[in-house]
Amino acid sequence: MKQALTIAGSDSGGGAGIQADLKTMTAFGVYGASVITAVTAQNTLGVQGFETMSIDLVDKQLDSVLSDLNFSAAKTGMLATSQIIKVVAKKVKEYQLENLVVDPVMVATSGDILLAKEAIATIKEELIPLAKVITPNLNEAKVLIGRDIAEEVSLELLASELHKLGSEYVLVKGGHQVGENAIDLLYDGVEFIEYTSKRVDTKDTHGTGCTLSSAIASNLALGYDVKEAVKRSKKYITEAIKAGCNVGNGNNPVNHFAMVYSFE
Ligand SMILES: Nc1ncnc2c1ncn2[C@@H]1O[C@H](COP(=O)(O)OP(=O)(O)O)[C@@H](O)[C@H]1O
Ligand SMILES: Cc1ncc(COP(=O)(O)O)c(N)n1
Repeated sequence: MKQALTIAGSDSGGGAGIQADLKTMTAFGVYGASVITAVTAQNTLGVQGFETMSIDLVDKQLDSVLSDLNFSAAKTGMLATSQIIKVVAKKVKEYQLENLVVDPVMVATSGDILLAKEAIATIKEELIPLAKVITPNLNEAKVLIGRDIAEEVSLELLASELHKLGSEYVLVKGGHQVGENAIDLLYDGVEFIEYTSKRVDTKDTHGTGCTLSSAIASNLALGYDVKEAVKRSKKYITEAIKAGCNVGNGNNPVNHFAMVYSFE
Protein backbone atom coordinates (compact mmCIF):
# COMPACT_ATOMS: atom_id res chain seq x y z
CA MET A 1 0.00 0.00 0.00
CA LYS A 2 1.35 3.44 -0.89
CA GLN A 3 2.12 5.54 2.16
CA ALA A 4 1.93 9.29 2.73
CA LEU A 5 2.79 11.42 5.74
CA THR A 6 1.11 14.53 7.07
CA ILE A 7 3.04 16.88 9.35
CA ALA A 8 0.42 19.28 10.68
CA GLY A 9 -1.80 20.44 13.53
CA SER A 10 -4.79 18.63 15.00
CA ASP A 11 -8.26 20.16 14.50
CA SER A 12 -10.49 18.87 17.31
CA GLY A 13 -13.52 19.68 15.13
CA GLY A 14 -12.33 17.11 12.59
CA GLY A 15 -12.65 19.25 9.46
CA ALA A 16 -9.14 20.61 8.85
CA GLY A 17 -5.55 19.78 9.84
CA ILE A 18 -4.44 16.21 10.57
CA GLN A 19 -8.01 14.94 10.59
CA ALA A 20 -8.76 16.29 7.10
CA ASP A 21 -5.42 14.99 5.85
CA LEU A 22 -5.94 11.41 7.06
CA LYS A 23 -9.52 11.31 5.73
CA THR A 24 -8.30 12.53 2.35
CA MET A 25 -5.48 9.99 2.16
CA THR A 26 -7.94 7.25 3.11
CA ALA A 27 -10.37 8.38 0.41
CA PHE A 28 -7.60 7.90 -2.17
CA GLY A 29 -6.67 4.47 -0.79
CA VAL A 30 -3.34 5.73 0.51
CA TYR A 31 -2.05 4.74 3.96
CA GLY A 32 -1.72 7.94 6.02
CA ALA A 33 0.60 8.49 8.98
CA SER A 34 0.78 11.70 11.01
CA VAL A 35 3.28 13.84 12.88
CA ILE A 36 1.40 16.30 15.09
CA THR A 37 2.98 19.74 15.51
CA ALA A 38 0.24 21.44 17.52
CA VAL A 39 -3.12 20.65 19.04
CA THR A 40 -5.87 23.18 18.42
CA ALA A 41 -9.11 23.50 20.36
CA GLN A 42 -11.20 24.20 17.30
CA ASN A 43 -14.68 23.80 15.84
CA THR A 44 -16.56 25.16 12.84
CA LEU A 45 -16.86 28.55 14.58
CA GLY A 46 -13.15 29.17 15.09
CA VAL A 47 -9.99 28.31 17.01
CA GLN A 48 -10.50 28.64 20.75
CA GLY A 49 -6.85 27.94 21.59
CA PHE A 50 -3.80 25.88 20.73
CA GLU A 51 -0.57 24.54 22.13
CA THR A 52 2.44 23.42 20.15
CA MET A 53 4.16 20.10 20.78
CA SER A 54 7.65 20.24 22.26
CA ILE A 55 10.46 20.27 19.69
CA ASP A 56 11.70 17.02 21.17
CA LEU A 57 8.36 15.28 20.60
CA VAL A 58 8.07 16.56 17.02
CA ASP A 59 11.61 15.32 16.41
CA LYS A 60 10.79 11.92 17.94
CA GLN A 61 7.56 11.51 15.96
CA LEU A 62 9.46 12.24 12.76
CA ASP A 63 12.17 9.71 13.60
CA SER A 64 9.56 7.10 14.57
CA VAL A 65 7.66 7.18 11.30
CA LEU A 66 10.52 8.00 8.93
CA SER A 67 12.74 5.21 10.24
CA ASP A 68 9.98 2.61 9.85
CA LEU A 69 7.40 3.43 7.18
CA ASN A 70 8.16 4.00 3.52
CA PHE A 71 6.64 7.27 2.30
CA SER A 72 6.17 8.07 -1.37
CA ALA A 73 4.94 11.59 -0.51
CA ALA A 74 4.41 13.94 2.42
CA LYS A 75 2.65 17.20 3.18
CA THR A 76 3.11 19.91 5.75
CA GLY A 77 0.26 22.01 7.13
CA MET A 78 0.20 24.04 10.36
CA LEU A 79 3.78 24.23 11.61
CA ALA A 80 3.17 27.05 14.12
CA THR A 81 6.75 28.12 14.94
CA SER A 82 10.21 28.65 13.47
CA GLN A 83 11.68 25.90 15.63
CA ILE A 84 9.18 23.32 14.37
CA ILE A 85 9.84 24.31 10.75
CA LYS A 86 13.58 23.86 11.35
CA VAL A 87 13.16 20.34 12.77
CA VAL A 88 10.88 19.37 9.88
CA ALA A 89 13.33 20.72 7.27
CA LYS A 90 16.21 18.89 8.94
CA LYS A 91 14.35 15.55 8.87
CA VAL A 92 13.13 16.03 5.28
CA LYS A 93 16.79 16.34 4.27
CA GLU A 94 18.10 13.60 6.56
CA TYR A 95 15.57 11.02 5.31
CA GLN A 96 15.48 12.43 1.76
CA LEU A 97 11.71 12.65 1.85
CA GLU A 98 10.44 12.89 -1.74
CA ASN A 99 7.32 14.54 -3.16
CA LEU A 100 6.96 17.09 -0.37
CA VAL A 101 3.85 19.29 -0.60
CA VAL A 102 4.14 22.42 1.54
CA ASP A 103 0.83 24.11 2.40
CA PRO A 104 2.05 27.31 4.07
CA VAL A 105 -0.83 27.50 6.55
CA MET A 106 -0.91 30.89 8.27
CA VAL A 107 -4.52 31.66 9.15
CA ALA A 108 -7.63 29.47 9.65
CA THR A 109 -10.81 30.04 7.61
CA SER A 110 -12.17 31.69 10.77
CA GLY A 111 -9.33 34.26 10.72
CA ASP A 112 -7.35 32.80 13.64
CA ILE A 113 -3.53 32.96 13.32
CA LEU A 114 -1.81 29.55 13.09
CA LEU A 115 1.78 30.58 12.29
CA ALA A 116 4.04 32.91 14.29
CA LYS A 117 5.01 36.01 12.29
CA GLU A 118 8.74 35.39 12.57
CA ALA A 119 8.25 31.87 11.20
CA ILE A 120 7.37 33.22 7.74
CA ALA A 121 11.05 33.86 6.98
CA THR A 122 11.96 30.35 8.19
CA ILE A 123 9.36 28.65 6.00
CA LYS A 124 10.66 30.62 3.00
CA GLU A 125 14.32 29.95 3.64
CA GLU A 126 14.32 26.42 5.01
CA LEU A 127 11.25 24.50 3.87
CA ILE A 128 9.96 25.88 0.57
CA PRO A 129 13.25 25.12 -1.27
CA LEU A 130 12.76 21.43 -0.36
CA ALA A 131 9.22 21.27 -1.74
CA LYS A 132 7.96 19.62 -4.90
CA VAL A 133 4.85 21.81 -4.74
CA ILE A 134 3.77 24.70 -2.52
CA THR A 135 0.04 25.47 -2.24
CA PRO A 136 -0.51 28.99 -0.85
CA ASN A 137 -3.90 30.67 -0.98
CA LEU A 138 -4.04 34.27 -2.23
CA ASN A 139 -3.20 35.90 1.09
CA GLU A 140 -0.43 33.43 1.92
CA ALA A 141 1.04 34.01 -1.55
CA LYS A 142 1.11 37.78 -0.97
CA VAL A 143 2.63 37.43 2.50
CA LEU A 144 5.35 35.08 1.21
CA ILE A 145 6.49 37.55 -1.46
CA GLY A 146 6.12 40.59 0.79
CA ARG A 147 3.10 42.21 -0.87
CA ASP A 148 0.29 43.98 0.91
CA ILE A 149 -2.80 41.74 1.43
CA ALA A 150 -5.05 44.49 0.04
CA GLU A 151 -3.09 44.78 -3.21
CA GLU A 152 -4.61 43.42 -6.45
CA VAL A 153 -2.05 41.04 -7.90
CA SER A 154 -2.62 38.55 -10.73
CA LEU A 155 -2.24 34.82 -10.07
CA GLU A 156 0.49 34.73 -12.77
CA LEU A 157 2.57 37.36 -11.01
CA LEU A 158 2.14 35.69 -7.64
CA ALA A 159 3.11 32.29 -9.06
CA SER A 160 6.20 33.59 -10.85
CA GLU A 161 7.43 35.53 -7.80
CA LEU A 162 6.79 32.50 -5.56
CA HIS A 163 8.65 30.18 -7.90
CA LYS A 164 11.83 32.15 -7.13
CA LEU A 165 11.64 30.85 -3.55
CA GLY A 166 12.87 27.49 -4.82
CA SER A 167 10.05 24.92 -4.94
CA GLU A 168 9.73 22.88 -8.13
CA TYR A 169 6.06 23.82 -8.63
CA VAL A 170 3.82 26.56 -7.25
CA LEU A 171 0.04 26.17 -7.05
CA VAL A 172 -1.64 29.46 -6.17
CA LYS A 173 -5.20 28.77 -5.00
CA GLY A 174 -7.85 31.24 -6.06
CA GLY A 175 -10.61 30.05 -3.73
CA HIS A 176 -10.85 33.48 -2.10
CA GLN A 177 -11.17 35.40 -5.36
CA VAL A 178 -14.59 36.62 -6.46
CA GLY A 179 -16.18 35.40 -9.66
CA GLU A 180 -18.19 32.49 -10.95
CA ASN A 181 -15.20 30.15 -11.11
CA ALA A 182 -12.68 28.95 -8.50
CA ILE A 183 -9.38 29.06 -10.40
CA ASP A 184 -6.04 27.64 -9.19
CA LEU A 185 -2.83 28.29 -11.13
CA LEU A 186 0.09 25.88 -11.38
CA TYR A 187 3.54 27.10 -12.44
CA ASP A 188 6.76 25.15 -12.90
CA GLY A 189 8.94 28.07 -14.01
CA VAL A 190 8.00 27.53 -17.67
CA GLU A 191 4.28 27.04 -18.20
CA PHE A 192 1.16 28.18 -16.40
CA ILE A 193 -1.72 25.72 -16.12
CA GLU A 194 -5.15 26.77 -14.88
CA TYR A 195 -7.44 24.40 -12.98
CA THR A 196 -10.96 25.74 -13.04
CA SER A 197 -14.19 24.65 -11.39
CA LYS A 198 -17.54 26.36 -10.94
CA ARG A 199 -17.53 28.25 -7.65
CA VAL A 200 -19.84 26.54 -5.16
CA ASP A 201 -22.02 29.13 -3.43
CA THR A 202 -21.29 28.17 0.18
CA LYS A 203 -19.62 29.40 3.35
CA ASP A 204 -18.80 25.80 4.27
CA THR A 205 -15.17 25.65 3.20
CA HIS A 206 -13.50 24.68 6.46
CA GLY A 207 -10.54 22.46 5.60
CA THR A 208 -10.42 23.08 1.84
CA GLY A 209 -6.72 23.99 1.77
CA CYS A 210 -5.67 21.06 3.98
CA THR A 211 -7.77 18.70 1.91
CA LEU A 212 -6.40 19.89 -1.44
CA SER A 213 -2.75 19.62 -0.35
CA SER A 214 -3.31 16.13 1.11
CA ALA A 215 -5.06 15.06 -2.07
CA ILE A 216 -2.04 16.23 -4.09
CA ALA A 217 0.33 14.34 -1.75
CA SER A 218 -1.87 11.23 -2.01
CA ASN A 219 -1.86 11.33 -5.80
CA LEU A 220 1.90 11.89 -5.91
CA ALA A 221 2.22 8.86 -3.61
CA LEU A 222 0.08 6.90 -6.09
CA GLY A 223 2.59 7.77 -8.81
CA TYR A 224 0.78 10.54 -10.73
CA ASP A 225 2.91 13.46 -11.92
CA VAL A 226 2.25 16.90 -10.45
CA LYS A 227 -0.08 18.11 -13.24
CA GLU A 228 -2.24 15.00 -13.05
CA ALA A 229 -2.14 14.97 -9.23
CA VAL A 230 -3.43 18.56 -9.16
CA LYS A 231 -6.13 17.76 -11.75
CA ARG A 232 -7.40 14.79 -9.73
CA SER A 233 -7.21 16.78 -6.48
CA LYS A 234 -9.12 19.75 -7.89
CA LYS A 235 -11.91 17.41 -8.96
CA TYR A 236 -11.90 15.78 -5.52
CA ILE A 237 -12.04 19.09 -3.57
CA THR A 238 -14.82 20.43 -5.79
CA GLU A 239 -16.98 17.36 -5.11
CA ALA A 240 -16.10 17.50 -1.40
CA ILE A 241 -17.19 21.17 -1.20
CA LYS A 242 -20.39 20.48 -3.17
CA ALA A 243 -21.39 17.62 -0.86
CA GLY A 244 -20.37 19.31 2.43
CA CYS A 245 -20.91 18.01 5.97
CA ASN A 246 -23.72 19.70 7.86
CA VAL A 247 -22.26 19.14 11.32
CA GLY A 248 -21.62 22.45 13.05
CA ASN A 249 -22.88 26.02 13.46
CA GLY A 250 -20.14 27.94 11.68
CA ASN A 251 -18.17 27.23 8.50
CA ASN A 252 -18.87 23.54 8.07
CA PRO A 253 -16.25 21.12 6.75
CA VAL A 254 -16.14 19.58 3.30
CA ASN A 255 -17.19 15.97 2.77
CA HIS A 256 -14.05 13.92 2.29
CA PHE A 257 -15.92 10.86 1.12
CA ALA A 258 -18.24 12.43 -1.47
CA MET A 259 -16.45 10.72 -4.35
CA VAL A 260 -16.02 7.46 -2.45
CA TYR A 261 -19.78 7.16 -1.82
CA SER A 262 -20.44 7.78 -5.50
CA PHE A 263 -18.47 4.62 -6.35
CA GLU A 264 -21.30 2.54 -4.84
N1 LIG B 1 -16.57 28.19 -3.03
C1 LIG B 1 -15.74 27.37 -3.68
N2 LIG B 1 -16.17 26.65 -4.75
C2 LIG B 1 -15.35 25.82 -5.42
N3 LIG B 1 -14.06 25.65 -5.11
C3 LIG B 1 -13.55 26.36 -4.06
C4 LIG B 1 -14.36 27.24 -3.29
N4 LIG B 1 -13.58 27.78 -2.30
C5 LIG B 1 -12.36 27.23 -2.43
N5 LIG B 1 -12.32 26.39 -3.49
C6 LIG B 1 -11.19 25.56 -3.93
O1 LIG B 1 -10.72 24.90 -2.78
C7 LIG B 1 -9.29 24.82 -2.79
C8 LIG B 1 -8.72 25.54 -1.59
O2 LIG B 1 -8.62 26.89 -1.92
P1 LIG B 1 -8.61 28.14 -0.94
O3 LIG B 1 -9.95 28.24 -0.28
O4 LIG B 1 -8.18 29.29 -1.76
O5 LIG B 1 -7.49 27.74 0.10
P2 LIG B 1 -7.40 27.83 1.69
O6 LIG B 1 -8.40 26.84 2.24
O7 LIG B 1 -6.00 27.46 1.97
O8 LIG B 1 -7.74 29.24 2.06
C9 LIG B 1 -8.89 25.40 -4.16
O9 LIG B 1 -8.84 24.37 -5.10
C10 LIG B 1 -10.02 26.37 -4.46
O10 LIG B 1 -10.14 26.67 -5.81
C1 LIG C 1 -4.99 22.55 12.64
C2 LIG C 1 -5.39 23.35 11.45
N1 LIG C 1 -4.60 23.35 10.35
C3 LIG C 1 -4.95 24.07 9.27
C4 LIG C 1 -6.09 24.81 9.25
C5 LIG C 1 -6.44 25.63 8.02
O1 LIG C 1 -7.66 25.22 7.49
P1 LIG C 1 -8.16 25.54 6.00
O2 LIG C 1 -7.90 24.29 5.19
O3 LIG C 1 -9.62 25.82 6.14
O4 LIG C 1 -7.39 26.69 5.47
C6 LIG C 1 -6.91 24.80 10.40
N2 LIG C 1 -8.06 25.51 10.45
N3 LIG C 1 -6.53 24.06 11.49
